[in-house]
Amino acid sequence: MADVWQSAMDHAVAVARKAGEIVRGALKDERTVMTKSCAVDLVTQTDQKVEQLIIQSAKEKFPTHRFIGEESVAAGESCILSDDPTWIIDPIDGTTNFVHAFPFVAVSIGFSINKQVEFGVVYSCLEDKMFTARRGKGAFCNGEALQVSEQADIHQAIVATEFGSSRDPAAMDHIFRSLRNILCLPVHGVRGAGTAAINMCLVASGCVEAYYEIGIHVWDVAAGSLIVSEAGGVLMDVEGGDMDLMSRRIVAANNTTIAERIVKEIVSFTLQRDDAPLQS
Ligand SMILES: O=P(O)(O)O[C@H]1[C@H](O)[C@@H](O)[C@H](O)[C@H](O)[C@@H]1O
Ligand SMILES: [Mg+2]
Ligand SMILES: [Mg+2]
Repeated sequence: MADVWQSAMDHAVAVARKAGEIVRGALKDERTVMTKSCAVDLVTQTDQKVEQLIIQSAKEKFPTHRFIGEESVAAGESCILSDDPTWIIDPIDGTTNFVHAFPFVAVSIGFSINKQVEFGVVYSCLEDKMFTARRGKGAFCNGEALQVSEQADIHQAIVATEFGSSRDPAAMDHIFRSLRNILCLPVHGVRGAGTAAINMCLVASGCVEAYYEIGIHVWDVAAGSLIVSEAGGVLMDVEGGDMDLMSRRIVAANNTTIAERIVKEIVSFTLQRDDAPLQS
């Protein structure tokens, strides 16, 4: 039977590469920075331009598909994951990095069917690394197969996380308590690239054992989640159990032992889901 989703994946890879060129080009110019939910939730015209490019080009080829894009949602579009083929787009994952020319910036495109990610594309534009995964067919970086780390001892692990773009004092308190718990296990180190998508590709590549965060959105992790699982890793909710793409919480790890050990140390909290009804 013909592989019906391969042409969508090929298109995602091609448009992510084109988007990456735009991002690299924009780094040479002055960047106009705007804010969204708060003073440290940044957006630029390049985020918006890249999202438009990805959505317009995919709509032309696949007019029946649906789209969830970070900047479209910020502009008021709904964020409902249905069973229909859906492109889940973060045009620039790591906008704060992009604004400061901190060299980890990704274009992230996930594609779901029946609410399951079918393929994921993360293009780390400044490193020129194209991470791809297709359900059941493995994960790759620039065509080379990826494999998570074999480490099962948390004390020998590097764990990635981020502080997010909210500065709500109660949430910060939970975040710092989790961070302290994990650092003092002790682990070898805690790192953060400044982008959920690249952190997940680091798990898939075997460079870090795990990544966790509360506060991410579906567009940050849709593509990366498949890249991690196809590289042999596991996904979990921060309280254990199945990861829910719309819940704004994730643990991605090389194996269940490491994931469950991290879960024990996370001081969890709940945020409004991505698919919560829009407030009027
Ligand atoms: O807004 P962009 O697309 O740059 O993405 C987010 C990152 O991916 C998070 O891990 C990170 O913690 C931040 O919340 C950041 O906003
Ligand atoms: Mg993002
Ligand atoms: Mg973004």
